[in-house]
Amino acid sequence: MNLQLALDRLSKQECMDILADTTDSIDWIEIGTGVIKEYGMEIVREVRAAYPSVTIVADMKTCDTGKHEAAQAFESGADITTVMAFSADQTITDTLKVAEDYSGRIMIDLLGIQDPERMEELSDLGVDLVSLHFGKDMQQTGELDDDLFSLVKDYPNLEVAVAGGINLESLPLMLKHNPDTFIVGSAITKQTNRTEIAAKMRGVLDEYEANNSHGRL
Ligand SMILES: O=C(CO)[C@H](O)[C@H](O)COP(=O)(O)O
Repeated sequence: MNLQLALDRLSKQECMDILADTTDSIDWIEIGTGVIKEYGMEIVREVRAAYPSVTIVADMKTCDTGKHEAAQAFESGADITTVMAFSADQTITDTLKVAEDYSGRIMIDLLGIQDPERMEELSDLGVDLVSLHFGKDMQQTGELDDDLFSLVKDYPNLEVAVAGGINLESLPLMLKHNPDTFIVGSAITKQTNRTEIAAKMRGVLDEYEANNSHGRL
């Protein structure tokens, strides 16, 4: 199980400081959409230079001009770039092709998707990595519910990440669905004891993995 640290609503210096404090516990670094909007692709290049062998996810949240934006992300050093599930099929197929050319991956962000038919279409398009996502603004009036996993239940071969206000308390509920990747932002990045929290989360994931070998529920 991967722990993906989402760097959102932070300055460049804060991103670098947080990474220095937490990289021992995390697997994937996500450079958040807002951070990319603030600093451009340069921040992806800088994180890549500082962490040459860690998997970097550029949270581009691409929804159009897929070829161009996917190439931007991979050229800058990202291993994975995100594309919104509601995008045109052409956008999805274009980004998948670019990912193949760069030996990268596309993570399809399922934010707002409820229709099982869209899941079928995405699967037919060749999507192999998705994120179940309860958005930051949605978190103001609700919380991540593990019902979200019903979207992916018929796709055992899909690699699944889950995001949306996950913290040490909500981790156990999500764990039983055995996702491949937990995306965690604020519960680590906005805490003064972030090193300790990241290490605790890592410990919870490692312990779960050691004691459970079943696939996704
Ligand atoms: O993509 C995002 C927001 O759109 C965040 O990266 C994701 O929601 C994780 O952050 P948090 O744990 O703070 O919700």
